[in-house]
Amino acid sequence: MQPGIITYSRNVFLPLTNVCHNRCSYCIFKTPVKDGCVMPKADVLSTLDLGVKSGCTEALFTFGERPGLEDGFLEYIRRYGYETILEYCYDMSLSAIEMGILPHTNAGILDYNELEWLGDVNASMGLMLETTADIPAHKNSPGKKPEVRIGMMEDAGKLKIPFTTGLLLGIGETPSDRTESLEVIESLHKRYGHIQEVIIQNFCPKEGTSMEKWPVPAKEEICDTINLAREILPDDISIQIPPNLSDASELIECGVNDLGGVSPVTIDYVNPEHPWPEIENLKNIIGKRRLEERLCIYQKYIDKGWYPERLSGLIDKLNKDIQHRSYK
Ligand SMILES: O=c1nc2n(C[C@H](O)[C@H](O)[C@H](O)CO)c3cc(O)ccc3cc-2c(=O)[nH]1
Ligand SMILES: C[C@H]1O[C@@H](n2cnc3c(N)ncnc32)[C@H](O)[C@@H]1O
Ligand code: MET
Ligand code: SF4
Repeated sequence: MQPGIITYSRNVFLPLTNVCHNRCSYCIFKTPVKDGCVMPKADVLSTLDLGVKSGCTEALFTFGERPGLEDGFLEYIRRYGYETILEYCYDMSLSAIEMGILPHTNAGILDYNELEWLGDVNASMGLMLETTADIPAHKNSPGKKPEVRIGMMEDAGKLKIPFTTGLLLGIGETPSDRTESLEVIESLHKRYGHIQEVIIQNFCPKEGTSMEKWPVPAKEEICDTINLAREILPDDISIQIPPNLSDASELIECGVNDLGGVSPVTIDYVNPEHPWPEIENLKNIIGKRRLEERLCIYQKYIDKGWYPERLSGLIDKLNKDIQHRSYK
């Protein structure tokens, strides 16, 4: 974190599948197995292409967790010539790299071997901790058990994968659960040094879910949590809020220094009712501070060489591209 500087990454969002083995009560992203439940290859490639042409540096592969455990899914993924969604993700990541955009995958829970294998085509990866509390919203989501999430973040640390995580606020956790969640992240980072950013994301109610009428977290609560994150987390971890989900200009005053992935091309498929601000308008949100574009892998990890060798040329090229843009 550098004082006075607010960073963001220019991305395209690729929801490879909406099928998911979890059933989080706040989520509208997940869908049943049905026609169209896997994003066609032609759409992935055209989105990547549009991304590259629009100056995006990050291909965000975010999709349902362990869709292969849902009845009938295998048939759909086989139509594309793959046995698992992760094989599809691997192959599309290779295409992304070839086209000139860096993969960042958040596929939910992966085991050590899956992480190691996918890590070889990713510049960084992510998984929201959400919360360390056992909450009713997660009672049908085996992958949201805190110990499972923490276990994967520990594996990512062992594998030296630059990592994004975060808290989802207002899903039934208490203020002390938020403290505990941030302390867990701090302790993981102390041991492995791999956490590059922590997202403080506010729950947004979705029509048709059981949490449709659930109250949203107040601005003060979000701000208090950002303050708490600043106290608990070391300075080298960025604190991110998504600028489409809350009044970012007020939250920046609370200690935020990153606006995450913003897309000039794709919508936020997790929160489709919240459009991204235009990149040009981000400057209005941040007041007197300076807006700086970044890659999905932070400079610190580039310097340490925490990326697969095959990405070395591309990281170098994109770093030059964004520096060039910032001096224009
Ligand atoms: O567009 C989005 N980006 C999301 N991102 C992407 C994030 O903003 C950027 O990919 C990172 O800042 C890397 O540049 C996530 C990344 C993670 O690893 C974990 C969770 C999220 C959540 C979202 C999200 O809901 N919408
Ligand atoms: C990709 C991330 O999106 C978040 N997510 C899922 N559903 C919602 C919602 N209704 N409001 C805000 N964030 C949500 C979760 O934190 C998930 O990990
Ligand atoms: N399903 C994964 C998770 O919740 C990826 C993000 S939500 C679409 O962790
Ligand atoms: S938030 Fe992620 S894990 Fe939970 S149901 Fe939605 S897609 Fe699945």
